[in-house]
Amino acid sequence: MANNDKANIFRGQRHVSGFAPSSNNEEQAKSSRVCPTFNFGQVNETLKNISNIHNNLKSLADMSKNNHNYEIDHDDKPEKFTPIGQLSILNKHSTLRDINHSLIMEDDGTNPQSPLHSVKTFEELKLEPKLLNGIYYMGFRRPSRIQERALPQLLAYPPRNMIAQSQNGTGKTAAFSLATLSRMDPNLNYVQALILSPTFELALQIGQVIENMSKFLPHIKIAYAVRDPKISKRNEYVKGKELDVPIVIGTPGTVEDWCKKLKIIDLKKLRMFVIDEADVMISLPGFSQICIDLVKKTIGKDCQTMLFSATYSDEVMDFAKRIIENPVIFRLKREEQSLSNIRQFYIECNNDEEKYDAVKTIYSSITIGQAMIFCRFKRTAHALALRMINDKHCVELLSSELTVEQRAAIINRFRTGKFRVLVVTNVCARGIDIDDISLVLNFEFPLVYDEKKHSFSDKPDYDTYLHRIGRAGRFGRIGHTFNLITPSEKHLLKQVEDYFQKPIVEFSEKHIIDDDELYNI
Ligand SMILES: Nc1ncnc2c1ncn2[C@@H]1O[C@H](COP(=O)(O)OP(=O)(O)OP(=O)(O)O)[C@@H](O)[C@H]1O
Repeated sequence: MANNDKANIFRGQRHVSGFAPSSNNEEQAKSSRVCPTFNFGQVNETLKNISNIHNNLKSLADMSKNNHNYEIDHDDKPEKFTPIGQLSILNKHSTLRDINHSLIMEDDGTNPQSPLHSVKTFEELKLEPKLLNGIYYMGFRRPSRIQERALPQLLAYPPRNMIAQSQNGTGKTAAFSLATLSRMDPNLNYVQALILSPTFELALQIGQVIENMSKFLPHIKIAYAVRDPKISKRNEYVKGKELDVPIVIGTPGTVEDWCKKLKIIDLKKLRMFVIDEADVMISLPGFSQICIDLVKKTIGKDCQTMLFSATYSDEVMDFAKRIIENPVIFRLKREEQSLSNIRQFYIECNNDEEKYDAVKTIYSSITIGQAMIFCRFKRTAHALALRMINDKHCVELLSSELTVEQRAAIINRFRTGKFRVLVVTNVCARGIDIDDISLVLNFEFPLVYDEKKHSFSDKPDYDTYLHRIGRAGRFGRIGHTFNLITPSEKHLLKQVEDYFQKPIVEFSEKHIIDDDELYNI
């Protein structure tokens, strides 16, 4: 694209209501600019030097090295942003039409091809009335396709094991939560269901869903097996004495400790065993052996095992089929995996400075909704967040070196709308469910990590791409993805397009409208 064209891309001139650079937003930015780990106000000067930032990250990483939670962000040497370039490709006062309307539902499930389409109602799924009330309390009206298909199988007798795949944000968590709750016996005072998740953020989020769903089921209690002293304390366990809560949700390492060392869960008594994000759980070193051991110990006629994810490679699926006894399998074709309610764009940027200009402009354009910006490296995420904060944008950073408690607090503030933009590494690529996320920005494209070479390869990481973009466009809403790519990375886009058979188009003038047109919509 010629430079002049780039300069013309964002051409709306007047502000619409809620436009980001207002004084209101500045105030908001100031009030939430305090990060729990880094006091940006105090150390502002020092942190201008990126290598100092890196040192800071290192010490934080040391502090939290006992945190066994799933993390797939990789770091290497510190790297500076290039000096501010001549070219500012993007004009600040832009109005991105779709983004401003992105809380609108794109897919309401009426199209029979939609993953949200179902021919049944929740009543027809024969759920317990109190559970049905919980679902209506959550605002669900009809099941999605995965719920409609999976629930009758999961609730049947004898119980069937399941390996299920469904697109991001189409109700998998709700499906296995409903199945789990349906099978909990109020007369038993030990752990009946175990749910494994790759990160503690996801574990807490699943717990939230189950708590809401079981609002009218007072016997339902949840214990969280995660490495957070505050959360663990709430569980009040005594070594060797079985926990008397029906549901445990946790990350693999802590769950293993609870079973083997503390002996507070008797795996033989389990009725439900769920592995969420099952593909990473059974393929990632560190997790896989724990998950396989747990499957082997729990599998039997009384324990129903369920594996859920939006992505499964062929190898992982084959392996899953071998370890799960006689499962019902729901699998998507590759071209079905990527959702059409998520619009995918790219903006070509020659360097990080141009990428930063693009980020700023897009940030200024979000009048409704929230955004996640993904980086491959912790150092990039940190430098980007810091720079945006210094430029008075209302942004926070989440990456794996933060403590469990800090990460939970950041997600909580984001969920409650305290700030608009979250800069993250892959640690947040999966599962996080926040309705208002309308935009995902790939500041750095996801690439496959080469474990042997200890560096990223030149191959797109398709699954991570899909999970990242799936943070927007939840349950049929319109979502947007912007890929900021350098000319040498363009081939990656082509590969992703071919793989999922969905276009990724260059962002251009036709995607912008002027304010006058906006008022006429
Ligand atoms: N039947 C339904 N009706 C309305 N909303 C629903 C229904 N089922 C789920 N949802 C909502 O849709 C959103 C996405 O659901 P959920 O988190 O279960 O998706 P998921 O498939 O597990 O996503 P991911 O693959 O990203 O983990 C949630 O906010 C959830 O509350």
